[in-house]
Amino acid sequence: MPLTTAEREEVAHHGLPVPEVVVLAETDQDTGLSSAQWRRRFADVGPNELPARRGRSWVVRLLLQLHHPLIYVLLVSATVTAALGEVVDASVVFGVVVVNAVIGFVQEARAERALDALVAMVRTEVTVVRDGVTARVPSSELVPGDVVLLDAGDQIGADLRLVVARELRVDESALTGESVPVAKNPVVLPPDTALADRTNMAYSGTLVTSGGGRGVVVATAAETEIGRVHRLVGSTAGVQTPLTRKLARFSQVLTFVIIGLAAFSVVVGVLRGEPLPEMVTAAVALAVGAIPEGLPAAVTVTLAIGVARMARRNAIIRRLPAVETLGSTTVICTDKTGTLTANAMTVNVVLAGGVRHDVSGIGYRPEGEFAPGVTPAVRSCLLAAWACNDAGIVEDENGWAPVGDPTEAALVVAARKAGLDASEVPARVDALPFSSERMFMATKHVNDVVYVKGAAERVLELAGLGHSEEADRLAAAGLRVLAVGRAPGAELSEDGLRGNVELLGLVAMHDPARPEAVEAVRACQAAGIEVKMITGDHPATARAIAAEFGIEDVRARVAPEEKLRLVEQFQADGQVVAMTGDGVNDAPALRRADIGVAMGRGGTEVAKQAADMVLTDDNFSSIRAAVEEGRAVFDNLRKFIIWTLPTNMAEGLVILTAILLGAALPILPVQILWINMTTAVALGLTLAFEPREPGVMSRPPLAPSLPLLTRSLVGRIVFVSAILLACSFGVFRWQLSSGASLEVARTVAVNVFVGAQIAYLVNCRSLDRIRPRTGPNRWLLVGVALTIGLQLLLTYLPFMNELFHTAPLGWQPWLVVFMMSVMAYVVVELDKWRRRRWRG
Ligand SMILES: Nc1ncnc2c1ncn2[C@@H]1O[C@H](COP(=O)(O)OP(=O)(O)OP(=O)(O)O)[C@@H](O)[C@H]1O
Repeated sequence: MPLTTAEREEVAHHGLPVPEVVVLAETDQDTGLSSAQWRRRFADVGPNELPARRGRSWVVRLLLQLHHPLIYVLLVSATVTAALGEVVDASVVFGVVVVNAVIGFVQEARAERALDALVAMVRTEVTVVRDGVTARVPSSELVPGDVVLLDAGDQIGADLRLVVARELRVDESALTGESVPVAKNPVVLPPDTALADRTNMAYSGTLVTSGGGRGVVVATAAETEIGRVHRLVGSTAGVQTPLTRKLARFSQVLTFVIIGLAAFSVVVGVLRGEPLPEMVTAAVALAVGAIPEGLPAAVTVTLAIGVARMARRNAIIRRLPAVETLGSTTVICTDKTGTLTANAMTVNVVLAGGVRHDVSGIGYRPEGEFAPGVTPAVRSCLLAAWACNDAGIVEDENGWAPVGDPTEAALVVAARKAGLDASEVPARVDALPFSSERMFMATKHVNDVVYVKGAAERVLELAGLGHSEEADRLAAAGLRVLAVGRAPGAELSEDGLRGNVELLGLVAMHDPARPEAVEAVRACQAAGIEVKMITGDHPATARAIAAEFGIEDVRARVAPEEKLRLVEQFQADGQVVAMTGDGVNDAPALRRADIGVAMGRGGTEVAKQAADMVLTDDNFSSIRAAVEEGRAVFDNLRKFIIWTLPTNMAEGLVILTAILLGAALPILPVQILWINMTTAVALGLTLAFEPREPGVMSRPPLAPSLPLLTRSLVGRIVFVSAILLACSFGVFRWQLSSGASLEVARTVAVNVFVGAQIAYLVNCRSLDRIRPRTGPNRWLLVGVALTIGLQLLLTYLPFMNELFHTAPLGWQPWLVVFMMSVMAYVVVELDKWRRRRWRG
């Protein structure tokens, strides 16, 4: 039996020699666990996942909703009101508090759940050996005793005792805070070695920055070191963003201003001889009405909806602030291969023995003809290309597909088209792997020959040759050109190869542009975003492909480290930069970019960890989708804010004005509380669900320094507040003068106020268009219907009449309500129209 949890925690694995670790873990360091062993252990220990991060119970989180200065004020005044005998008013205030807390709680919980779900979507994969076979599996399936292979770019999925390490370096900053990668080796250490010095261990949540190795899993899930520290690496950090913080501060300041005004109105009222209890109730209503309590929660909800919409379009947001930044992105730096192109390589041309051979056939099906036919020169060129290769091809129900690097798979296809057979490839003894920095790959074989393939100029250089015009010509046609060579008896190192390589030929392959990416690049350009191609490929190839996309700025043969410099340079010019990347060395640039974009399929774990956003389909069009949704999120935030602020302001102003003028209140405090309680959620929040306007991609990016509320929007807020105020006072006075009772006049005023709020909600569906060009917003329709239903209850239910001092109305007042609402709507639309004319 493997060790129990408690026993495993007792063992200091770094203090044991490898054979003992292997015995303890009941595994085999070469073949790993058997499937049967794995199944038993998995059933035993469960998935390798950290427990959910929230430690607080829902009761605590619900109570935390009450932890706001405003709520304290409300509770105190409700108590005072109750003590003064106004039980009904006091219970309405308590009702407001409870309803607000519940709504805030539900909204936050939903937003957090949506964000947590995203963490699961970016699953970490690891390479394990089981039954002697290597496989990629989700890290959640690791169990103690599993043998894990490590490679540069991997995230370590569980705590491992290393058994083999080759130049292995691990970034342990997630665990120790130390940002310099630590060199690792399997040597036994004293048992009392501190965590940060355990160089023979590799811990869950840390990242392989270079080299490789093999380790035995000794702890999973909560038993890992990171599990003990109880920190969930890779989760989106909370639901706070610069914007939500700014808004939270804004509403705090507003709260104090309003409380001051409320206190002032009590003093004025009392000095004027009004009874104190009435003034207190009025002041409370003023505060409740005027303070936009729902603002921070609504912002979080809007962001969360944006995140969910982006996820549906293959862009997974890892850090919430990215949602905001996406709306103001001005430059997108994108890779070529796989992001703009399909990464579906087909060898078109083989240049060997001084002859150009065109190769027919598309895709990875190994059938096609050489024209002119296959010569010995072509055979030896493609044999070398097949030898110096880690890829393969397989046929399944969807046809032929590459296994491994598509560039290499294309070479295998070409070799098979030339009639070569796998048995002709001599066995390999050692390899110098391909990397974007080295730009070539070399392998040594049993026949003591080193085969080389790589970027044309690199292999030519190793062959001691100069520039190749043929290579340039092929590249200028948009083909990816590789040179192939061999070096009999040479040493497997860059120095050993230099001058000893015999050039065997050039191989050129086609990688078709993704049609949807062509369209997406155009859409971004139309949206005022500059798209730049940053690629490791040859300048001529890059230029030819960029031309297909209408991309003008091309940086070719860019090494990953140079990407960081490019990002910084663009940022120094005041740009908001999105940068794609997939390798370990791309991480600094991804971290530095305003929006780091990692590839979900082709990318390394390191790149994903560094990124703000991960594309599940590696496709440029998903960046465009994210930008589009980012802009829509911004729109909806502004729509919500410009709806909520004037309605809140007007609710407060109605009471303040009446007190200051010493006039009869057109809307009573309880009624204000009612309006506030029902409309903020039923109406305002529905704007978070507004579909995006079709025009979002036909306007320039928002400057990041631009305040959320432009001057014209502030103008609108003041303007609408005045309309709402005037409507309620006007109608109230007019009703009284035409002989209505106070109750009836107030009921009409309340209904006019709510009617105008509904009308203004429709106005707010578009910030500056007369008619929104979006599809219907189902939630808005539901909200409006709900509000109308509630108003009817308020007006006609005897119980409500009693509670809220309302009275049933005949049909004429409803006509007034309707007319006034339509009028309010038209006036705001006229204002939009005037501003548009004025601007443009
Ligand atoms: N597996 C490989 N073996 C040998 N050489 C390769 C291999 N893959 C690519 N190359 C060569 O190295 C060059 C650089 O490749 P790299 O992967 O850095 O960038 P890329 O894939 O061409 O472009 P992008 O940065 O847009 O993804 C290629 O142009 C090609 O000539």
